[in-house]
Amino acid sequence: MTNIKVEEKTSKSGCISALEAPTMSGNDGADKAESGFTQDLKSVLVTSVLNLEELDIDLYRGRHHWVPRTQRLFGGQIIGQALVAAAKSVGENLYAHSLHCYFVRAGDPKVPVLYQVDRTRDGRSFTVRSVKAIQHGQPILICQASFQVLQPSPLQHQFSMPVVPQPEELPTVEEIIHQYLSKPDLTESAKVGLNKILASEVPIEIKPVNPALFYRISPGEPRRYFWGRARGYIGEGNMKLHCCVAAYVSDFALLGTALLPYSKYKARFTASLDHAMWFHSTFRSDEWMLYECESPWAGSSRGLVQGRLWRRDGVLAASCAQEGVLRVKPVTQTSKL
Ligand SMILES: CCC(=O)SCCNC(=O)CCNC(=O)[C@H](O)C(C)(C)COP(=O)(O)OP(=O)(O)OC[C@H]1O[C@@H](n2cnc3c(N)ncnc32)[C@H](O)[C@@H]1OP(=O)(O)O
Repeated sequence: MTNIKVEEKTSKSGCISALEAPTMSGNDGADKAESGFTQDLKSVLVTSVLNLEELDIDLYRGRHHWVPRTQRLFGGQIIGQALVAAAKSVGENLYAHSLHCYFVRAGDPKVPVLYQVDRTRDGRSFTVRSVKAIQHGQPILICQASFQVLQPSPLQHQFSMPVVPQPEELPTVEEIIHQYLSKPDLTESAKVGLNKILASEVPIEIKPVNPALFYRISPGEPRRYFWGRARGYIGEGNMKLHCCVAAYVSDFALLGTALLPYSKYKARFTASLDHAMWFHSTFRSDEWMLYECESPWAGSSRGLVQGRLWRRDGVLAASCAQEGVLRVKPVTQTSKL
């Protein structure tokens, strides 16, 4: 148990739980203000993507913001919106602790997504909701989310956060791309690809810990890290919303981790098949969090990936697991990036 931290101090109630903590992170609340964000620059994730339109009881409509180059809807958007829909039907005192989803069809960016909530069970401690995301009359995602009343626990341990450079020491993806674009031997197609990434409106700020691994320029162990946070201001207070934003972020750059050992292949078709997530602690999704991604297995044209989302003060905020289809083809040319 070399990497496990067991918390020994107790709270007033004699037990401890990160869920009891009154503040979201207690670390860098001033961070966004320092970097020029004000409440006027609210995150588009809050004002638009996760701001579902209520059509009827337990029926919502979600719109798209950023659509990946694959022209299928971003899985994180569908999971985040499904969790918003589920959370709307539970009491104020209930907090998401886990969700389990299957992506059963590709999402169509040309039409909105409907979210139909089934109130599966309301218990004394745990409450379960099933959500169907629907387009063209057919499910594209099925999701079960479970919520819990905050409860103290004498048991509390977590792994230790990996030691990596702090976000202030690292360039943003935009800065990294500008560096690549200034390289004289860059191919035209690479230039076009990089400019497309720059032009896309991803509502998350990203600082990769190792850009060469993040962009799969060099092969490596199937493990990588990046700092991420919602672009714009969300603010302290609404933990349900922070979980929905984290659900959005959690599908970003996760599956690609399984491709890291394979420099002789490039992706022909990749898509997440399922996604599970567990929320452990309070956090602010508009503050830097470290996403630790690793892939313990690949085979049968599939890859398993696991993610851990860390608060920068070392508290484990959430964990994820995902399986995806990985169809690849041999690389014919060396990349000039
Ligand atoms: C960041 C990661 C993300 O956000 S990904 C976005 C979220 N996830 C998704 O959108 C996945 C949604 N789910 C799906 O689209 C389906 O369940 C998928 C994953 C495609 C699996 O379904 P499958 O049974 O293969 O679908 P299908 O028969 O409709 O075929 C889809 C395309 O794949 C091809 N395919 C199928 N089997 C093979 C095979 N063995 N070898 C090679 N290709 C295969 C099909 O021909 C079809 O291709 P095409 O679309 O007609 O070009």
